[in-house]
Amino acid sequence: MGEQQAPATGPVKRRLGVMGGTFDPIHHGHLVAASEVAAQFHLDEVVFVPTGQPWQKSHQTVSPAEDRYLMTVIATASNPQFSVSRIDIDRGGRTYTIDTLRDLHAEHGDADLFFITGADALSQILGWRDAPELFSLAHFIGVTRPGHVLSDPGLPDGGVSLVEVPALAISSTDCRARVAAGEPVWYLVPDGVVRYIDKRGLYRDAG
Ligand SMILES: Nc1ncnc2c1ncn2[C@@H]1O[C@H](COP(=O)(O)OP(=O)(O)OP(=O)(O)O)[C@@H](O)[C@H]1O
Ligand SMILES: O=C(O)c1ccc[n+]([C@@H]2O[C@H](COP(=O)([O-])O)[C@@H](O)[C@H]2O)c1
Repeated sequence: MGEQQAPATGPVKRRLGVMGGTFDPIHHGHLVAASEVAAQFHLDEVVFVPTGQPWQKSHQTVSPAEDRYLMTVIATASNPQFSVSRIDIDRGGRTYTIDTLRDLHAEHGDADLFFITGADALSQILGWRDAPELFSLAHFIGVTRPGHVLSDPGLPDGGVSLVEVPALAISSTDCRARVAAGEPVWYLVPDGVVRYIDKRGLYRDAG
């Protein structure tokens, strides 16, 4: 009997999750969503990418990018699978996901990208800059979010997956309002983020 040839296989591609957000502040809803998607999609790493200038939030005051970046670093530091990228902050100008994905492709070679976003954001995605090209650069994963249902049926077949994450009815808006009202945010955000918010006096005047 002749020797069997092993089937030809290419190099295994890295699977990189990308979790974009304003993270003002980052909270346990974000972290649970990233962790759940990493497990279900066998991701090697999840890169959290704090927005530079979130153009769709121009009607509201957003904390300085460096504060949002540092809170994201503090929140993710203990998980070896999580990292934080400054690309959207350092690029300057308004943040568009098309630029985020192009830059990450350039930085990470031929890794497969999985953009993780909430059901609320996913239902708006056809209005994002260069929307048709977005789906050629990454697979989009919409995570369930309490109070939000996916309403837009026009998303391309095969380009989007939906993942049910353990429901945490936490939002950054609510965290900011709690701090402004003198209420605790312990256990809604990581302990180090509670301390950072206090140290920097963030959200005390938030409406
Ligand atoms: N509790 C949650 N469960 C699942 N996904 C979430 C949750 N909170 C936020 N997300 C998703 O994380 C991404 C980044 O969110 P973002 O930084 O804007 O936080 P946010 O809580 O939605 O903030 P804000 O209340 O200021 O709008 C978005 O796609 C959002 O839908
Ligand atoms: O590219 C766009 O036009 C666009 C419009 C709205 C939101 N996004 C991205 O969606 C992610 C979640 O945004 P947000 O504001 O809900 O934190 C974040 O990475 C944003 O840059 C991107």
